[in-house]
Amino acid sequence: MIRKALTIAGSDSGGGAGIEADLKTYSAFGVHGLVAITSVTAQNTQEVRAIHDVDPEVVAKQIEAVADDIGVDAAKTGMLSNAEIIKAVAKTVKKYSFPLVVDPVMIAKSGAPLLREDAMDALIEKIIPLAKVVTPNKPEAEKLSGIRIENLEDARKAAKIIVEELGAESAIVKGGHLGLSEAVDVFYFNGEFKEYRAPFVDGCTHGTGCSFSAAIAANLAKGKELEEAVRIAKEFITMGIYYGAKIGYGHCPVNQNAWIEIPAEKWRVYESLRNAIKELVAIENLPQYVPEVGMNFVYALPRLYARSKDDVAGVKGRIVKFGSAVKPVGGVEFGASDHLARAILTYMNFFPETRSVLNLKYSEELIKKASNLGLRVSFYDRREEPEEIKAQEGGTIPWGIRTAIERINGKPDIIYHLGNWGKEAMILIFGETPQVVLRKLKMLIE
Ligand SMILES: Nc1ncnc2c1ncn2[C@@H]1O[C@H](COP(=O)(O)OP(=O)(O)OP(=O)(O)O)[C@@H](O)[C@H]1O
Ligand SMILES: Cc1ncc(CO)c(N)n1
Repeated sequence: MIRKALTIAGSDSGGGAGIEADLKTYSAFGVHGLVAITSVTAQNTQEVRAIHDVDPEVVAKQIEAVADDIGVDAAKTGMLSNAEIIKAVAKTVKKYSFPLVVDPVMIAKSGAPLLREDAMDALIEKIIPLAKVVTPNKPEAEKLSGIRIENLEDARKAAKIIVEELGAESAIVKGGHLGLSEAVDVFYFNGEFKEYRAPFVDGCTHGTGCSFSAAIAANLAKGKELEEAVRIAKEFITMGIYYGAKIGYGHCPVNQNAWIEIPAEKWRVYESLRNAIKELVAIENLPQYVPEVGMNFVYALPRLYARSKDDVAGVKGRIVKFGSAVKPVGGVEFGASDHLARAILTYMNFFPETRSVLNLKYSEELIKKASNLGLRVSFYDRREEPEEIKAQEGGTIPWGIRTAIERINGKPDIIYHLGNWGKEAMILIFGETPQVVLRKLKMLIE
């Protein structure tokens, strides 16, 4: 059985906020999304160029059409634009009993007004009292409560006013605009305060408010208690901001997909690498190519999600010679590799599609053969490493990979280095996937 959540909101042509953010959020939580569009905005990451409001009667009809047939387990409101739409929405929503999350949208991140000045009273009188939870940011909470908000104590006061004086069941005053070192949201419900905290992240913030309130609605639709729904929404929005893709010239949009895409991609990486390693250990003449320090074989998450070594899967304890065969010491784990993880992360800065690499013992013969086979080969020489990079912990590999790529001004299949005092010479084979790396390896050693 699938749960259904409705969004009553405006459209953002930039796909960052509004209805578009809400639907992506619903989808990320496995909820079927329904829409009642209130207004069409011509918008991008920088500005709102035009606003065209939908006839209030058509807004009401959209709500009725889906509620009467499909059913609504929870709903949210976003941009309501004008007083007539607000009245139509309030009147229609009252006919049903689903929980309502109210995101009192007033101004876009770019500064454009999304609610007419003369519609404020209607919002306060007609919509707020219907809310299971209201989710204002700082300026919105100031407008609703009539008090200035400078700190958490003020945020608590405002949340209390919204509940006790304006009649919402609960309120969460968001701390995205409070200028604190953490993103702290103050929640007032059942006469008690609660705080939801997350580190402030440098990422993409267009559509944060919309996605956050939609995440609460989605989780209410799934039958979660309100406090649990808010907790999950907070985790979801922090992740979405952090993993936002930098598109457009203004505020880039939240990435709602991160929530489902990261676990899905982790599984793909894990499966693919495990299968490749099974094939690798079955190669007969492999032991002679295993370096003294051991071999590893890694596969990174897609570029958007590959930020640190923990986003790169490899073999725990490496792959070692074992009698006349080779053997992975441990299983495939994210964060298991250090050197190769740094190599692939650097390589991906140049060629994001190349996500896998394996290391082999160096031999001049293999390098010659690689060139004869038409593989592109480059190298770095540790003796050329600048002093300031040597002094930097973990700087050698990124410098080396960068140097090797820049040397051929292209995409090497193989990068080798001749080693230095205490450093074993090594060959690295790169490829889009572990299967591509395996193919190149087999060409080379067969
Ligand atoms: N840079 C950030 N890092 C972490 N969390 C953030 C950041 N910015 C906002 N948040 C969180 O995101 C959620 C949405 O809050 P925010 O105050 O940004 O909403 P908003 O101003 O209504 O957004 P919108 O611009 O879409 O209307 C809150 O939980 C807030 O704490
Ligand atoms: C349509 C729409 N709704 C809400 C917001 C909130 O930022 C926006 N920018 N655009």
